[in-house]
Amino acid sequence: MVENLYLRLAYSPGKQRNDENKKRTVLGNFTTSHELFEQKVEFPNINFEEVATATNNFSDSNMLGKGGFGKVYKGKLEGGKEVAVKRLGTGSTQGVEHFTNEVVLIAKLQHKNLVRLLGCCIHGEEKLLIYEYLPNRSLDYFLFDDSKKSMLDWRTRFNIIKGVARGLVYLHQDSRMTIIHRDLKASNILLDEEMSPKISDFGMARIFGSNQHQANTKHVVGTYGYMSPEYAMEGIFSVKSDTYSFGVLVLELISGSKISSPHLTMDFPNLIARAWSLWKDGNAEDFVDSIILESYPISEFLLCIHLGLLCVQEDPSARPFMSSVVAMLENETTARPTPKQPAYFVPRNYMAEGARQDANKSVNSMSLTTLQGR
Ligand SMILES: Nc1ncnc2c1ncn2[C@@H]1O[C@H](COP(=O)(O)OP(=O)(O)OP(=O)(O)O)[C@@H](O)[C@H]1O
Repeated sequence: MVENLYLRLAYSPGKQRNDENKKRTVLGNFTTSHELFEQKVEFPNINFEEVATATNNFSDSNMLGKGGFGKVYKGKLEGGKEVAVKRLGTGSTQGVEHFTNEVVLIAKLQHKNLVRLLGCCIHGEEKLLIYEYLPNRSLDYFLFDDSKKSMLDWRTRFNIIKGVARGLVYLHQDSRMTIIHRDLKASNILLDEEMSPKISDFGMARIFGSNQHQANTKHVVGTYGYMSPEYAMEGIFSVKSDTYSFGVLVLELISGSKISSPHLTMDFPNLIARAWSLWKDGNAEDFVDSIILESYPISEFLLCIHLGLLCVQEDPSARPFMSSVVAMLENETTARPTPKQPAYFVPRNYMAEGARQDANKSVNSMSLTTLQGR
C-alpha cells in the first residue's frame, strides 16, 4: 500500500545542529535541509510490511551492500517492481539526518543522471528509503575488480564521465537550488542496464541559498581521498569541492585504480600525484588503464587526464565549474587552461592497515590531515 506521507521536522536537534545554527547566523542565507524539512514535503510512504516481504525480511541473501549509514537490500514489490531498500541504522542522529536529507532533496530533483527515490517508510525506529533498482549496481563494483573491469570499455567510461558531469551541472545550477553533494565517489555512482550513470546518496548533501557561494563546517563528512584540501582541512565547501571529487573520479576511471590504491608506491602518495607526475613529464599515456589503452583515440584519454588535473587543483577558484567541464567534454576544441600542480594530502594515520581498509567508506567526521608533496 502506498500513501502520501507529509513529513515534518521530526527529531530534536543535537549538538551538530546547534553548530550549524551558529554558522547559519554568520553565513546569512545558508539553508540546511532541516529548514526545508520544516516545510511540508509530500512523498510516497511505502508500507513497512510490504517492504519486509519484498526483501525476504531483510535477509542476507537479498543484501546488495553496506554503506556508512546502513545496509541496502534488493526487493520485489507487489506487482513485480524491483527496488533497492536502504535500511538506516537505528538510533543515531546522523542516520536521521541522512534520511531527511535524502527524502527532502531527491523528492525535489529529477534528472536522468540522478537516482530516483520511489518512496520512504517510517515505522517505529525503522527508517527505510526505497529507490529504483539499478541492475549493474555501483561503479566501484566493476572498476576496482580485476575480473570485472574489462566490462567497462573506454566508450562506457567516457559516457559515465559525461553523465556524472551533467548530473552535477544539474545539481549545481540547473535545478531550482544549488546543491553540493559532498560525497561523490565511485560507490555513489550507480549504473543502469545500459551502464549509464546515476548519482546517488544525498545523505550528506547541502543546499545553498541564491547568493551563497561557499559554507564551512566543523563537522567534515565525506570520504577520504575524494575530499578537497580546503574541505578536509578547513571545513570549507562549495560547488568546487564537488568539482574536486569529480576530478578524482575521472582519474580513477582512466587509470582503473583507486585514489588510495595500495599498488601505488611511496613515490606517489596517491593517484593524483601519479597522474600529475606522468602528465607533466609528457608520459600521460602511461597513466591509462592497460585494458582500455588500445583501439581508442589517445586524444580522449589526454583530454580526460587534463580535465581531471584541472578539477583537483589546490585553489578552488582555479577549478572549473561543472558547466565548463561539460563544455570541454563535449567539444575537444574548447580552450583548456593549463593545470597547476595539485596538493596531495592524506589523512594522518592513513597508511595504517585499518584506515586503508575503510578508505572508501563515508566518514562522519575527520579530524586531521597532513599536506605532502607541495
Ligand atoms: N538503487 C540501487 N540499486 C542497486 N544497488 C544499489 C542501489 N543503491 C545502493 N546499491 C548497492 O548498495 C551498496 C551500498 O550503498 P550505500 O549507498 O549505502 O553505501 P556506499 O555508497 O557503498 O557507502 P557510503 O555509505 O560509505 O557512502 C552500493 O555500493 C551498491 O552496490
